[in-house]
Formats: sequence, C-alpha cells, structure tokens
Amino acid sequence: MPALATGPGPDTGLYELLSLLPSQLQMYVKSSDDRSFLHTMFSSRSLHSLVKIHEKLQHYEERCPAPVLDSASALAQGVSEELQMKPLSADITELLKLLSKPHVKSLLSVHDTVAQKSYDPQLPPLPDDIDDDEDSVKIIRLVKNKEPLGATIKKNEKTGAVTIARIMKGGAADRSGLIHIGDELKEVNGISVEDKKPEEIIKIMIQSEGAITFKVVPGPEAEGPASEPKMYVKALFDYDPVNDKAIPCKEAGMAFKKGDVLRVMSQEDPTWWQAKIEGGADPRAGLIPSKHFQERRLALRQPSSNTQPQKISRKPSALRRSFRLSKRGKKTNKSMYECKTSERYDTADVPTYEEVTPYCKAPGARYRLVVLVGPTGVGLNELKRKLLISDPQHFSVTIPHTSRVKRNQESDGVEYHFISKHLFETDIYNNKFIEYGEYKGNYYGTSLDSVRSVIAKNKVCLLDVQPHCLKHLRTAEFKPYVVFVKPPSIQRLRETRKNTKSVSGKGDKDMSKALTDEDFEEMISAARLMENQYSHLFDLVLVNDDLASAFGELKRALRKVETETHWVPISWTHS
Ligand SMILES: Nc1ncnc2c1ncn2[C@@H]1O[C@H](COP(=O)(O)OP(=O)(O)OP(=O)(O)O)[C@@H](O)[C@H]1O
Repeated sequence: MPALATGPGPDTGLYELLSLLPSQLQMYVKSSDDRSFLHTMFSSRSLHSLVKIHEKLQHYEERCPAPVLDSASALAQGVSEELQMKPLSADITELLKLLSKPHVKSLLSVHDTVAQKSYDPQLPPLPDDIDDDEDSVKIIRLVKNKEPLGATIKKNEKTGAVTIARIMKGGAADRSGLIHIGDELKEVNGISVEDKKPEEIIKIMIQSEGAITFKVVPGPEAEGPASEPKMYVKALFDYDPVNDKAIPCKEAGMAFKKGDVLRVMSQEDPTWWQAKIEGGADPRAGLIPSKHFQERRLALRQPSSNTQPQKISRKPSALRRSFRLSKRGKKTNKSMYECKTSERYDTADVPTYEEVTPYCKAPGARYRLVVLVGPTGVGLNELKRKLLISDPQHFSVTIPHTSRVKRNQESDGVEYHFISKHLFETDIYNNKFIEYGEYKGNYYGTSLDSVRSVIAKNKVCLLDVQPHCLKHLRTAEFKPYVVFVKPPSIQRLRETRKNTKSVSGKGDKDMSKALTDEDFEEMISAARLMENQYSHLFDLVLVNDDLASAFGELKRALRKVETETHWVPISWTHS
C-alpha cells in the first residue's frame, strides 16, 4: 500500500502534502536560497508527473490487470505485414512508422515476456553425444550468473575421481537441488575433468557464465539429517579466508570480524562449518573453520607477540577503583590498594566462537550487571558517578569489604563492610571476592555478595573491575554487560584533560599533579593491551572523549540493554 493516497476527493493526501510542505518547512529553513530551492522542487513538473504515475500505478495495481493476449509482438508484426499490402494512406504510414520504432518493439516484447510469465533463461539443447550405455550418468544444466556455484570438489589421488565435496547452503548448487555431495564429476561444459587438477576445474566453472553443463555419476544417497538445528555463535576472532592456507577453497570461504554473530548452517564437516553472518545481506553460506579445528590450530601455533598474553602494566597508583566510590565524603587515595589478585591472564583459553542466543530482560526479571573496564584514569569513576547522580533510584554501586578498623565517623555497611582479617582470609579462600587487595596490612575487596545485594534491590549494579576478573562474572546469574571505556587520541586527551589532576600517594600524603603526555601515552597503551587481550568479552566500546557525549552514549546503551534483545551466551539462558 502506498503511504499516501493521491486519488480524488478525500484521498488527495499527497497533493495536499506537496502544496503544504514548502510553507510548513519554512520555519526550519533559514537561508532564502534553500527556501527557494524547496519551493521550486515541490512545484516542479517532474515531481507532479511522478505523483501522477504513482497514482496510475496504484489504480492499476488495485484492478490486478490480466493480459488480453500474450503475443503482442507477433500481432504487431502481422498488422505491419498486412498494412504494407494496402494502399498507403497517411494513417497507415503513421501506424507503420510507430510499429517499427525500436522502443515500441521492445515494449511489446517485454509485455509478452511478462504476459507469458516466461522468465527462465533459454538453455542450450542437450548434447547429442550422450552414450546410451551411460545409464548412471546424469547431465545437469544450471543457469549461473556471476555468483559462485556454491560447491567444492575434491580429487581422490589414487583413483583420480573428482567428486563433489560439499554443497554450500543457499548457494546456486544447493538451490538447484540437482547436485549432491559424493556425485562424481565427469565433464564440465563438455570438457573432461579426468586429467585436470581441481584448480583447473574450478577455473572452468568460474569462467562459465549463463548455462553450465555438468556430466556426473550420482554418488550414494546422502543420509545426513534433513535439516540441521540452527546454531548462532559469536565470533571471538577476525577471520579472512584469503590468509588461510588450510581452507580447501578460498572462494567458498567467508570473512568475518570479531564480535559478528554467525548463523552456523552446517556442521556436517567437522573441520569446515558453513555459516552466514546474521543480519548480513548475503543469503549464501560460506566456509569457516570449525570451533574444534580453530582451537586446535591456534593451540598448536607458536606463541607470537600478538597471541602471547601480555601483562598490562599499570602505575603503582593504578589500583582498585570499585572500592573508591564508597559513600565516604572524599575520594579515597588512589594509591591505597595494591591489587593482589592474580594478573595471570587466560593463557589456557583460545577464543574462537561462543554459542549465543537472543535475550531480552523479561518484565520483573533482575537487571543485568553493568561492568566497566578501562585503563587507569580513563574516566570509569566519573561515568559511574554521573550515572548514579542521573538516577539514584535505578543505579547503585557495591559496598566494599575491609579488614581495617572502623573509624569514628564511619558506619558498618555504609562506607565499608568491616570484617576481621581472619574472616576476610576465609572469604578469599572460599572465592567470595571478585577482586581484593592489601594496603598497610589491611585487606580491601569487592565481594560477589555485595553485587547480589544491589541486584536484589532491583537496581542496576555498576561495577568496575580489572579485565581479568570478567571471566568469573560471566555467569547466568549476573549476565554482565561489559563496557570497555577507551581513551581518545593523545591530542584529544591533551585538550579534554588539561584541567585534570592525577592523585598519587606518597607516604601518607596525597600529591596531585597535572597529567603529562607520558600519562596519556601510558593510558593509550594500556587500553590497547586490554583491547588486544579482552575485546572478545566487550559488549560496548565507548570512547571517553567529550565527557557529556560519552555519558549520553552510555546511558542510551544501558537503556537498550534493559529494553531490547541482545545476544548472550546460550548458557546464560539455561536455568
Ligand atoms: N571525558 C573527560 N573529559 C575530561 N576529564 C575527564 C573525562 N573523563 C574523566 N575525566 C577526569 O579524569 C580524571 C580521572 O577520572 P576517573 O577517576 O573517573 O578515572 P578512572 O578511570 O576511575 O581512573 P582511576 O583508576 O585512576 O580512578 C577525573 O578527574 C575525571 O574528572
């Protein structure tokens, strides 16, 4: 249905709109040039002609016209021939001239094609030299445009037989339903493949456009499952078949980027899956390395500087942040917490694919945990603070634990949960802490229970942790939404942070000094390392350039997390 009707009477919406638009838009258009442009455009003859065509088409569409005849070209030809036998009057001459015009001829020919619904291309006749004895031979003719055939072949080195190795889901061969895995290929376009290398055969196939003829000996009936269950995976690495020496056919491969959601359409081959990018325009599947194969070859690969986990160096002041937003009046000294948690990065895990499923928070369900990660000084606390201020009923932070003695002005469960050193150590032993650190003989830490307690109050818990802790938070219970806060360019850091001071503790004294280029470089390089190592765990990468814009983007993203569907690991949705 057209958006606006243009018919007579009450349906003249589009005409009315066209005549009203220039005056309605006037207040939004400042320049007189733009106003006159709009006016000219809306009153132009071509636009009004387009509206008329729209009107006519709509009219015909409603009537569902059926062709009176499907051979208008032949009729025109017959009429021309007959008229030429008659004495030529002015009318006859004009009609003959009209009917001989190439545009009219083409129009009639298109009319006939549509009327006959004959959209199939013409296939060439079958070759005459088919051996009658070759009962088992099948001649298949496909019409192929520029798209690849969507099948791969393999050659048996012993027998020399060339067989169809796989059919790509959704490709031309698959859609034809005529070629099957195991079929033995004898000829392509009349050329015997007997002495040909697979690359040469592929070349013949690629080069043939239009009809392509195969002579095949059908293979044994495939028994595979009629329809395989769908599986969605999130890619945890970048892949380009062009650089993959192992792929059997580069043309059949599919490139993807870390973070893409892939729909796995076939796992028949344990080494090469067939998949397509979810939401991508191409309906055809491409080859991708299977999880097992990718894991195995990555594990075997010599560690290189790229894959080797690197320790993220941080200044001594780069310490625990999640403790700092305690409700104390002043900000805690940044050098206070030496993080004693392990910085052993996940050497054992080889990130390949993670099975995912769409998830949308049901009304009444607990909010997902929001985790912020990023290099020291990038602005995690600032963003958390702004979120808290923007909606204190909705967002909240955890209360840290400490083994230090409570001060007079402090209350248990407000600034900290004050517990004994012995209990703190027992809790460490029982893995109750997400992170913990020690300073001047006292422990400080964020417990899993403190996160649970915020979530149980039906609030969004905001947490910032070192990225190596993410792994332990990625559970069905917390369903964390991970935001990586990234610094902008050094130039923008200089511009935006010129009034920012870094606070460092020397002895018991706080020292504050303006941030230097060295601080900025360190922030950028720490961010780069974090991204290299952990980006597969990030749901959002937020560049904290202009603070207000970064905050706005974060707020919008968090709103979407609560209301829209997101891909999450499938294990999070199993109860
Ligand atoms: N986009 C920004 N523009 C200007 N200043 C910013 C911006 N973001 C943060 N800052 C300032 O940078 C300083 C460090 O920010 P913040 O304390 O939030 O960093 P952090 O990531 O929590 O780092 P740390 O681990 O050192 O606490 C603060 O003074 C903050 O106001």
